[in-house]
Amino acid sequence: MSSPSRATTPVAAPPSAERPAAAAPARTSLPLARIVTLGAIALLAASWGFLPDFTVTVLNYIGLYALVALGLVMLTGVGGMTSFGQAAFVGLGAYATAWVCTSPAAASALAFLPAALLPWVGLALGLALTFAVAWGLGAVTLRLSGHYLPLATIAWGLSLYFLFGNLEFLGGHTGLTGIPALEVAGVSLASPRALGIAIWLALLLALWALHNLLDSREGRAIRALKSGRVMAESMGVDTSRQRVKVFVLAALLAALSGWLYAHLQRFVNPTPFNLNIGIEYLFMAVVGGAGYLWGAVLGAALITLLKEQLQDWLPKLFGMSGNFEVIVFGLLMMVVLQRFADGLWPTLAGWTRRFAPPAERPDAAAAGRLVQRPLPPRGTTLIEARDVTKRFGGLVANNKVSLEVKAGEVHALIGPNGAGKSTFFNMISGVDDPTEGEVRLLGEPMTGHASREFAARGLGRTFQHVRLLGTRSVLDNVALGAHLRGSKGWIASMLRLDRREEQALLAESLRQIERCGLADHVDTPAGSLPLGQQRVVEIARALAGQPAVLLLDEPAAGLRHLEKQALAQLLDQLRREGLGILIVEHDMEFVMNLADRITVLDFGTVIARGTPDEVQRDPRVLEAYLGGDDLLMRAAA
Ligand SMILES: Nc1ncnc2c1ncn2[C@@H]1O[C@H](COP(=O)(O)OP(=O)(O)OP(=O)(O)O)[C@@H](O)[C@H]1O
Repeated sequence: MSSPSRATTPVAAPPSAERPAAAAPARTSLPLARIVTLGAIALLAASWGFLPDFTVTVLNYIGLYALVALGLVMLTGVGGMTSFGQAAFVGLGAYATAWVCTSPAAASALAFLPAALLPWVGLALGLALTFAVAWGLGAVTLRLSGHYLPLATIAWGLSLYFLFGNLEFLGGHTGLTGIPALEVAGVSLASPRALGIAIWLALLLALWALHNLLDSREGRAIRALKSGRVMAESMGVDTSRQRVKVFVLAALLAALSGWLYAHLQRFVNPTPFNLNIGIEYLFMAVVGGAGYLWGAVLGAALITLLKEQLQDWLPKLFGMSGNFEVIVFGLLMMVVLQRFADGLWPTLAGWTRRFAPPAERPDAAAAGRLVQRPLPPRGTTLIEARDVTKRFGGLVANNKVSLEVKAGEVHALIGPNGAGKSTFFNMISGVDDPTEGEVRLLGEPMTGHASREFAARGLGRTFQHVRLLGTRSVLDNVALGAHLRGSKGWIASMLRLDRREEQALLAESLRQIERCGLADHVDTPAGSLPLGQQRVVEIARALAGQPAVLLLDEPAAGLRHLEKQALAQLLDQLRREGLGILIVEHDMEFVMNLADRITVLDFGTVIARGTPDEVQRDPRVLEAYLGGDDLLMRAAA
């Protein structure tokens, strides 16, 4: 059988580190969206002193609500976790400062401080309390999946609300009064107009920091949470930690809003922190656009104004008083959610995209250097599975499977449907633990380790069922694969101190995209590519992590003939560079032309191993394939 992949000139580019990134097109103008945003902020700032008092009050509440909804956008829209309990965190922030500023016990303990500093102590206490409570709650409840998590958020929302109402030192259901005004550098923020400046500054600062966070390696990791743990962990993301961090972030934004609210109202009671309000916050995020930071502002504005108008007009319309606005509001929400599943922001912002300049390419000149992992010498054993057994109840999916993958070889794992190939992939990549047996990666025992630890030791993988962030660009998806090659964390990302590293990550991702033949699709949303190309994006994503060993689960499925040839050439080039590749594939012609060694599974047991020629002549293999699938026979013919 001829071997086109070895005979032809590789189409793949030279090793990534040697190639510069594509030239960056010159940035010609500010995107229209940014001009509109800056214009709106400038208009708000210029008119703030002249707006009627009522408008200022409404804008203040919009700002306060938007801060909470912003946390929900991060939590729900971006991170994929639903919370109905945010109002309780607003209450924590509000009650903490109210207690510090009004309780005699706090006054005597803090007597050494000037009174003007008490609200700031209240802020510190509120944030610290919220941090501790949210971390504790998050660590317990974020393990829950499906509808359990929203139910748990309802439970804690209710319990914190009743706690506020039942603690005597917090004034019970009457609450606490006499909260002083904020003072900044001797300037009193007693008037709503003055405090409104602080509210909107806090909101704009939060928008800026979160925008930066989402535009970074940590942002990609947060977005990956939504597509499930398996993919994100395989890219090296610690999903449990990341989920708790997003949850704490959302809670801190809510507490900040509560602190500002307490000093705006000057009194607090439990009512604004009940479950109904928690649901309203979620509405704001969802109606505005839960996946978009500005959606939080839009949602908060729409719902505040709508409720305001409905409260005014409906009693006049019906000629009697009553809470009609709640009924109409509910109906309107149903219509909006039905018509605009992603919220209103994408529709509103859509028209600015038409005028957007071409996306910027990573600037290789401004990029820092990424950690380079030297490949192990050719012939080194990379993966070693010894007598790996996996049982699902009474079913033995893998039965004492042993297999080695060496540096510089392509090893294929084949077998009829249901033979146990994907189960074995999961065992050797940390997705699942073997019932018995041992897995070693580069000599290190890995049984019981998480997927991200496999990734950290040099294992890259693709999935049988493609797992990409469909609405994100190919570049964004591939850059997720380079997650472990960067180190900048949340704070650095929020403050934009990660730019050199980010440019390097993107430049590296771009090189892998070009090398995999996807240069024309860098900015294309990954989900809009044909399935075969999506599989190639997964390969580019795995390569961006600079792996020593690649696990490819049916990479040729869905590819056309020429695309398969290009893929074979790429894998051949990777083999010659010294990577070890383990491939599961049903296309026997592809496998027989490419693989150095083949292991055949049937009913979870290894029935043959050897070179393609040896395997094709093995009577047990022929029998296994004749039982259901005659691809091998056709390939052998
Ligand atoms: N989580 C699970 N729980 C119970 N049984 C499972 C589970 N995962 C796999 N199995 C069973 O284990 C056996 C092996 O499945 P596996 O998906 O590993 O086969 P495969 O060789 O990858 O098949 P295919 O080529 O169709 O993808 C099948 O009988 C399958 O139903």
